[in-house]
This record gives sequence, structure tokens and C-alpha cells, in this order.
Amino acid sequence: MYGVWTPEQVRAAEEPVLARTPEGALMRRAARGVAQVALAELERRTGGIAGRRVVVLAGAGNNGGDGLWAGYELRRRGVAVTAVLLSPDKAHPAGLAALGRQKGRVVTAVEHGVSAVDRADLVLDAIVGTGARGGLRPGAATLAAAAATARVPVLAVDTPSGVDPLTGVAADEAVRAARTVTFGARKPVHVLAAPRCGPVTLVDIGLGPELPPAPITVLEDADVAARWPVPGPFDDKYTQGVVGIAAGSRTYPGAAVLASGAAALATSGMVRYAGSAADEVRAAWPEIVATDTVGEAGRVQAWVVGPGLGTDDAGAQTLADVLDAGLPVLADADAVTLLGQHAELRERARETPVLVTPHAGEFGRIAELTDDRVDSARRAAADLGLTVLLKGNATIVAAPDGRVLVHPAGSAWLATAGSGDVLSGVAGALLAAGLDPWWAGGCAALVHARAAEIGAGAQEGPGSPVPASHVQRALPAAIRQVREAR
Ligand SMILES: NC(=O)C1=CN([C@@H]2O[C@H](COP(=O)(O)OP(=O)(O)OC[C@H]3O[C@@H](n4cnc5c(N)ncnc54)[C@H](OP(=O)(O)O)[C@@H]3O)[C@@H](O)[C@H]2O)[C@@H](O)CC1
Ligand SMILES: [K+]
Repeated sequence: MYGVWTPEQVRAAEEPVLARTPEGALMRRAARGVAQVALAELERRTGGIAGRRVVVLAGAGNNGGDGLWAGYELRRRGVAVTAVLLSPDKAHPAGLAALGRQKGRVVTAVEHGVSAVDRADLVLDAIVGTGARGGLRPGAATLAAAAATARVPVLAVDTPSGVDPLTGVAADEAVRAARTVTFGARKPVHVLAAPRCGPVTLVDIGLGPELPPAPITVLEDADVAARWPVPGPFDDKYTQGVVGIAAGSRTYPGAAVLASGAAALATSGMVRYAGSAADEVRAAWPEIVATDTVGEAGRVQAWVVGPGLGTDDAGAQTLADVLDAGLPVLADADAVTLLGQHAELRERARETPVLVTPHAGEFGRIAELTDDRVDSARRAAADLGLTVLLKGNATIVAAPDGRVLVHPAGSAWLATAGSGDVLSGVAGALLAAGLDPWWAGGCAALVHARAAEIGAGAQEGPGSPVPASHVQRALPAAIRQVREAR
């Protein structure tokens, strides 16, 4: 588990550290970290260091200063460094002077920068960091585009420029980094726009003691492994938690089969199904006890409601019945729409632990979604009194008590029909096993994404599309892989 802090919090934590350290020491430490990663990248990509060409795109603020100082460090190791100054009159004076002392080349015209980028082995993006406002300016955008066109790898200094450090929203022309080196603490961009950042290296600049409790948590395999329910020697099918699935319809039996099967694969114990796709569920999963209605289902410890349910009166009645049972509930798909439509269902949902799992479109039916997805999810959870799992390439789970986690997916293969049904089955099974909604959502999101990676073959190579039924099928392998981290 690790924490993520907002740029504002990082800036506040930097102040006392800056005050008690010699001037420029923090930046030097940051720059040495950048140079170290750059050297490793050069070595790995070109088999050498001396004489290799690195271009530093240096902006007007301290991010540019980091880049210039990193250029100085690289020069000392024999790298041919060209700095392109985007605001020549505002370039960091000490960094620029240091690079000059090491005979680094400095250019100011964008066209000269472009031809240097074309011939570079590596580009350092030190255009802008946590002080960014809006998208890239034209000169910076031209240089970022040149690196992309020439397929020169970019190492982002602190954050990929053109991507909002707080929200992860990327302007069209934003930098796509092969790697990112950040300082002091990970920032939201690193988990909300992980594909833009590449692998992130965190350089310690001594902020630790100054940081407040992390506003965002990222779960790792070991955290999930420690909570994944597995049977003990005295468990039977009932003691581990029985999950009921109220999903699917005559028109959409697939949702029922995907959700119920995922629940059966996620935890040991038992799955009950209640709905009009009972025949299809029985045929696909003989171990699932299927009935036609929630009333007939028998005892469960948590309900999954919504996928393929329909939004008519019958759907609303099913949701009301499930909420009134006073058990943990996972509400997905049509259940989210119904919650948006009926105030009295929202009131009932406050009375029992509920995890809702909307995608962006469904989220908009229950709360306002802004560019700041973390803030939107946090507000929705607090206002509605339930736990919100907002799906997306980065999945956000926000509890009404303010806890927020982000799961940055390693791939985008999950963007496929039916994958949400699989997630709801997994998360529902975890609720039935006794995990609180926040943990159930976080653990389910991680294992679900892992199953997609495995199903897509993305751990061995570039991967291929993976339909939801194959994501479901890869759940056991994903759970095993995650549990290895125990
Ligand atoms: N504090 C420390 O000691 C340490 C700080 N550290 C480093 O400092 C960074 C933060 O530095 P910062 O606060 O100076 O802001 P920064 O990100 O360089 O940007 C501000 C400048 O960029 C410009 N600009 C703005 N938007 C832009 C855009 N869209 N496109 C292009 N340009 C844009 C804007 O220029 P202006 O509007 O004035 O022309 C402004 O001057 C942080 O990310 C980390 O790398 C580390 O060294 C550790 C120690
Ligand atoms: K940057």
C-alpha cells in the first residue's frame, strides 16, 4: 500500500524542508535522482552512456531547474546534453550556469530544439511540473510532438507536461512519457494517468515527516492477499458468506451468468441466484443455487443487484427488496440508474452498507462528475452515504468516511462489454465474506484488472482483446498470482 498526495500538500511539505536545508540542496537531490534514472535508461536502450545524446526541454520554473541540473549531472558523466530553453529569460539561473560550466549546449529557437530532439537518444521533459496551469504552450507542444514523431523516449521530470498534476486530465498535445521520476511523494497524476507516466521512480527528498495522512491510497498485491477470503479448516459453505445475485433478465441473461460465475470463482462458499435467467445460470454453473425471485432465494450475507436487471417497476421492486434486507449490497448498472431515478431508494440505500459501481455515464445519474474524478467520487460518497467505485482506466473507490483509493489499471483491455458484470460478482462475493465496501471494491478492482491482463496475455507480450467471459475465466489465475504476494 502506498500513498499519493496532492501538489498543494507536497508544496506545503517542501516549505519547512527548504527552510532547514542549504539553498538549492533539494533541487540538486531531485536532479541527481533524475540523472540516475536517465543514465540507466541510456544504458538499457543504447548499451552506453558517454557520447549519448540527451535533450532537456527546460521550462520557466523549478521543474526546468531540475532538468538543467540533471543535464549538468549527465554532462559530468560524458553525455552530450542540449538544453532547449522554453522561456530563455526565466530559465533557472543556477541550473543554467551549472550546465554552462560543464559545456552543455543551450538553444532557444524551437526549430533548433526540434532538430536536436530528432537526433536524441533520450528527452528529459522538464517543461512544467506541479506548477502547471492548462495545456502546453505552442513551443512546448511542438517539441513534445517532435519527440513522439521521432519515437525518442521521454523521461518526465516530476510529471508529464500537459497532464494536470491533480486530475490527470491530459491535453491533446501532452507528453507521453516512457518513464517518470518524481520527488518527495507520488502525486495524483501518477495513478490517474498512469499510462502517460510509464513506470514511476520516487526520489526521497526528505518530505516524509512533513506529509499529512495520504488523501489517496493505492493497494498492492500484498494488501489484497492479506484480505482475500480463503477457507479455514473449520469453515463450511455457509460460514464463508453466501452471496445472492439479483441480476439478468430474459433479454440479458448474460449479465446474470457473468456476475454469478465471477462470484463463484472469487470466493469459496456459496452463490445463490435470483431472477429470470435462472435456467441459463444453472446450465453454466451447476454449483449455483438458482431461484426466480429474491423472496425465494434463501439466506445470504450480501446481495449483488443490477446488471441486466432492467429499470422498470419490477427492477425497482427488486432493488427495494434487496436494500430492505439490511445486508451489504453491491449496486451496479441498472441499480445505479434506479438509484438516480428514485429518491426513496437513495434514502433506503443510506440505511445499509452499499457499494455502487458506476462507469462515468452511470455516475452522472447519481452525482455530478467533473474533471476531478477523485473529488467527484469523494463528494458523491459523502452526499449519498454509500461507497462509490467509479470505473475507468483508473478506478476510484471512495467511502462516505473520506477514504479514497485509486487502482491504476496496467492495461485498457477491461474496456469491453460485460466486464462490469464480472467485477460486480467479485465485489459482491467479497462483501458476503465480510469485507467492508471500500476494501471489497479495492480488492475486486485489483483482481479484476489482473484477470484482464492475464486473459489478454498482456503479462507476456503486447496482448490481445479479452472478452468478459475470458476475464471471468482468468479470475482463479489472478487470485493465485495476487496471493503469491503474501
Ligand atoms: N520547491 C522545491 O524546492 C522543489 C521543487 N521541485 C520541482 O519544482 C517543480 C515545481 O516548480 P514551480 O512551482 O516553479 O512550477 P513549475 O512546475 O516549474 O511550473 C511553473 C512555471 O511553468 C510555467 N508554466 C505554467 N503552466 C505552463 C504550461 N501549461 N506550459 C508551459 N509552461 C507553463 C510558468 O511560467 P510563466 O507562466 O511564468 O511563463 C511557471 O513559471 C516541481 O514539479 C519539481 O519538479 C523539485 O526540484 C524539488 C524541490
Ligand atoms: K515535467
